[in-house]
Order: sequence, then structure tokens, then C-alpha cells
Amino acid sequence: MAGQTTGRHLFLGTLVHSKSLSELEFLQNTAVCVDDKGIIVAIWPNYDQIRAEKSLYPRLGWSRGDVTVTRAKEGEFFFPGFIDTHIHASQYPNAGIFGKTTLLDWLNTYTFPMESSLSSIEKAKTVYTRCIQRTLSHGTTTASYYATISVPSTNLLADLCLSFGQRAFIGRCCMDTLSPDFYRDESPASALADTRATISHIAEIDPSNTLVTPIITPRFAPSCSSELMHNLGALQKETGLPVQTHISENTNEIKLVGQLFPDHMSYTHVYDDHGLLGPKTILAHAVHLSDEEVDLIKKRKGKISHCPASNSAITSGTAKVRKLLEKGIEVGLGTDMSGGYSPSILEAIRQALLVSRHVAMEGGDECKLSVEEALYLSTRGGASVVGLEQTIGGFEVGKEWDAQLIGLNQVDSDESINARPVDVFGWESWPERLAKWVFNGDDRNTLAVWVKGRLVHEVKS
Ligand SMILES: Nc1nc2[nH]cnc2c(=O)[nH]1
Ligand SMILES: [Zn+2]
Repeated sequence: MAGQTTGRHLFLGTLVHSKSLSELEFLQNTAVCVDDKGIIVAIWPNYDQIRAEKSLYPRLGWSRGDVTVTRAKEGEFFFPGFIDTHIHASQYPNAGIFGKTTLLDWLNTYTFPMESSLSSIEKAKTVYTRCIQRTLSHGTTTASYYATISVPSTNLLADLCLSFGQRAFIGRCCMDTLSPDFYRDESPASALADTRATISHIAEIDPSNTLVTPIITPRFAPSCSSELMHNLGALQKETGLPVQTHISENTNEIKLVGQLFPDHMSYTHVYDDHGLLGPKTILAHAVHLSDEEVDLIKKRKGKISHCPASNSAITSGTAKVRKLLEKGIEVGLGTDMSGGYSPSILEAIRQALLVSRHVAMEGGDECKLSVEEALYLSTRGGASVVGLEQTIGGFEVGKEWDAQLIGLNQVDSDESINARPVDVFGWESWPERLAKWVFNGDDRNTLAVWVKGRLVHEVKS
């Protein structure tokens, strides 16, 4: 439950996190003290357990018996938890199922029927439980979720995130137009009332949003009437809550927006003109934005979720991430499962790296992202996108301990070859080990995961 005490922790060993967009920092033989609220209260390089117990515990008023000690073994390292800035929990059963579709037929063929079926609370419980367990096992400590239009099942997603301990933004999906009869909001007023119902539910279960926060979620402009978007814009102003939606993902979608909203200058202006574009807005995809739209997003301090696996899978296009970063727009990574086929942010990192190389084939070498940059996007970048840059994304005193313990396969160890991918021979530098993890690793390398100091996933050895 929210605010649940997690006990005091001492973490020992190597820590890796982003120092800047282009630079990783490697902190070796480091001691990290995390208090019972999950907050980092001390970080000391060159400390072993005995030294920590002798000199750190007295300063913190801790005694040995109260502290859980976790040690990263030789070659293992702690890394900040991944932040998935755009994921549809309600589409998890469809991960990998998309055939040759593109966005608009994909929605009708696979997505709306699946989401609609989660009005069954039993089915929603099965799907959401598995989605949370699966994403935690891949190191996702924070997720910005789309649920469905159903209030009870959206509220259940919030309950489950809280009980499994995943930090989450929970969006009841709003869609009152151009959607199938079996899956649409009855009216702009009912969509607003239902959104408020989820906001109230979350205020009851986690009043200070220690873990779970509501997020206003107009599905995308084509499935929202102008009245609904005005209502949601006003709701954002009233509550100060974040907003998430999709933008400029697919060329047919953009044409449709032009036909549906002829009085607005662009897709981005549609959201802006309805009060939905601001510093707390997460825009997923942003594949085909014009320069004017990029400028407007920058001016409004809007954030972008880059979803490379999805953009390739449902053939949407290649987002120009370097251009967004050069403009100074905050960018994070999203799986966009199940437009994206995988619940793993490590896979999103890989795909971001590969897609940037495709962009570079036309746009020049400067379009390529480095491993360091993609890792930044998955942690500190994501934290800025969800407005938690003071709380998560890296290891500093005052931040919360959202972390994963990563283990690679030391070839001279007794580990079975099947236990973990990524063979380390011992001569690799730390940056090389990180690159090997990024390109060849998976959830078998994610040995343990903590959110706010609470152990939320562990590989049993
Ligand atoms: N990728 C993706 N794009 C969308 N646009 C509107 N709805 C969706 C969705 O569920 N997934
Ligand atoms: Zn999406």
C-alpha cells in the first residue's frame, strides 16, 4: 500500500547512471543508504560494509540489525529503473499480434475489441496483473499507462499498481466519436464524469500520489469531439494533472485530423487550441511533425514519448529524435505496447538506436543516437517527461530508490549458459559492458527491481 514502510537498506557495489545526455557515470565500490521511506540518504564511493556500518550508520542514527544489505557481486551493477512513458496495459494480450496492419486498421482489427473486452473485471484483473508483473520483471519501475474507457477496470489497474508497488500514471481512455458502437464514451459529459471518477478513486487509494497518479487521457484527436477535448483541457487547468495522448503517428491519421478539424492550423494546434498542450503533456510518437509544430511544442514545454518499436511494427515512420533533442524538447522512451510488440524498455532502447541509424542513412551521421543517449532517454529523460525529474531517473541523495540490479554472464563463473544472456570475458571496459547489455540483454539479466526502496521483483537463484 502507499506509504508502506520498506525498511532501511544498504546497497553496495557498482552503480551506473546518466551524468548527462551523452555521458554515463560509473560509481564503483559505492555504498548507498536508503531510508524507510525509500529515499536515498547517503551515497559514498569507496565504502565497504564494515566502513558503512562504522561511520555511516551512526550519522544516520541506524543500527546494524535494522538494515537489509544488498550487494552487487563482481560484474553486477545497479542501474536506475526504466521509465515507460507510453504503454497500453489493456493491450498486453495482443503484444506481438499486429500482422501487416497500419494504425487505423490495427485499431479496428485488434485493439478496440481487446480493450472493450476488459470491461469484464475478471479478465482485466488477469491481464493487468500479468502486465504489471511482466513490466516489473523487465525493470520498468514507472509506467504511464492507458487503461480503457471502463471506470471499474481502470480503477483496478490503479489498485494493482499500488499493491505490486509499480509507480504509475493511470489514464482512463476518453473517446466519444469515430469509435465503434461497442467501445465509445456515450457523450462528452459522460467521458468527463468517468474521468473524474477515476481521479476520485486514486485520491482515495493514494491521496498524495506517492506511487499512483491519474493522467487525463484523450485517446487521440480523431476519437475525441471538440467538446470533449475542451472539457478535458478545462479539467487539466482545474486539477493540474498531467495529460497524455497520441500525435502525428501515421500519415493517414494526420490527413484524418485535417478533415475533422479544418479550422486548426495543424495536429499540434488541435491540442493547443483545446488547452491540452502544456508542460505536463506527454505526446506519444511525434513521427511526422512539421517544424512549426516542433516549435509550438517547445514553446509550450510539451514532452515527447518516442516509441520506436511501435513506429516500425505498425509501419508509422521514423521519428526524428535528434531534431527534437536539439530543439531542447524533453524526450523519453515508450514501448507503446501493443502497437509496439514488446513490454521491454531495453527493447525500446535497442530499437531507438537502430531507428536512429535508419534516420542517419538519409539525414546524416549526427542523427545517430549513442548507447549513452538511449540509456539517458530511458531513465532521466523519461523522468522529465513524466514530471518526476527531482524524484527518480538517477542516483542522488534526496531521490527515491527506483533501481534494478543487472547481472551479465561471467564466462568463468559456474552459471549455466542458459541462465543469463550476454557473455562477459573479463576484459571489457564498463562502457563496453553496458553496450553488450543494451544490444544482447533481456529480463534474465534483471536480477532484482526496487521501487521507492521496496523490492518488487527478484529472480530466484
Ligand atoms: N499506437 C497507438 N496509436 C493510437 N492512436 C490512437 N489509439 C492508439 C493506440 O492505442 N495505439
Ligand atoms: Zn499508444
